[in-house]
Amino acid sequence: MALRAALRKSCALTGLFCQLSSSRHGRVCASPVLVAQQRNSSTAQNIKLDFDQSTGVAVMHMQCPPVNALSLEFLTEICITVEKLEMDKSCRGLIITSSQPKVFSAGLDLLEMYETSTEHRGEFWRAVQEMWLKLYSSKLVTIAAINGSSPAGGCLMAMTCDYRIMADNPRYGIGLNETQLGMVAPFW
Ligand SMILES: CCCCC/C=C\C/C=C\CCC/C=C/C(=O)SCCNC(=O)CCNC(=O)[C@H](O)C(C)(C)COP(=O)(O)OP(=O)(O)OC[C@H]1O[C@@H](n2cnc3c(N)ncnc32)[C@H](O)[C@@H]1OP(=O)(O)O
Repeated sequence: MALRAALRKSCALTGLFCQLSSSRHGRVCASPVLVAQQRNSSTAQNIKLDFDQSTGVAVMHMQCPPVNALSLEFLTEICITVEKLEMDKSCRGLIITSSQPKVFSAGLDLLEMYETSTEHRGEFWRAVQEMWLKLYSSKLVTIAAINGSSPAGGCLMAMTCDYRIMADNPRYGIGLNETQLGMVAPFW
């Protein structure tokens, strides 16, 4: 409840809620650094992180153009970001959203599975598993602010958060489409 109250006070979240409710109708990984300030912002390769120490709420903006496809590198970056936030005792909540227009995440990067080696695909799928397990088991309160389409792995990501809020726009789709793609998530 305290966190909810803090969340409500957070300008970042207020802005996000406004954005959501008013919208009706690719690399080497660099990780964000959290420094002890009242409010700080850091940018890694594919993630912009805003952290408000007064509320303990961090907002992770996915900015991996064009559609936040979850590549091995991007998945690794997400995991490192969550780990760093978890190590910061002043961080209690994490909001995940997208900086890309119309898309939260297009799911797994299909290019990681096309004409790549068995070893690479193994590493890739382990990173997928690590991402969702990290979010699902995180001690942070996690919220997916789904401000665009979120198929497949994007949906998985959202599902592993504690809460999901999705922009009310009929053009935005969410769900698992692996059957349509003829894809079976492998044994990990
Ligand atoms: C809580 C319990 C959890 C338990 C977990 C247990 C098991 C695990 C369960 C599930 C496993 C999940 C398995 C997931 C698999 C996947 O994610 S496979 C990927 C599936 N994704 C898709 O099919 C999405 C395809 N893309 C689209 O539908 C659209 O692109 C869009 C996202 C709706 C955006 O549309 P639009 O804005 O019109 O953009 P474009 O279509 O023009 O695309 C722009 C460029 O982006 C490229 N692109 C799109 N998607 C991907 C992708 N997934 N990977 C790589 N690249 C992608 C697209 O080709 C365009 O590129 P160019 O501009 O043509 O170069």
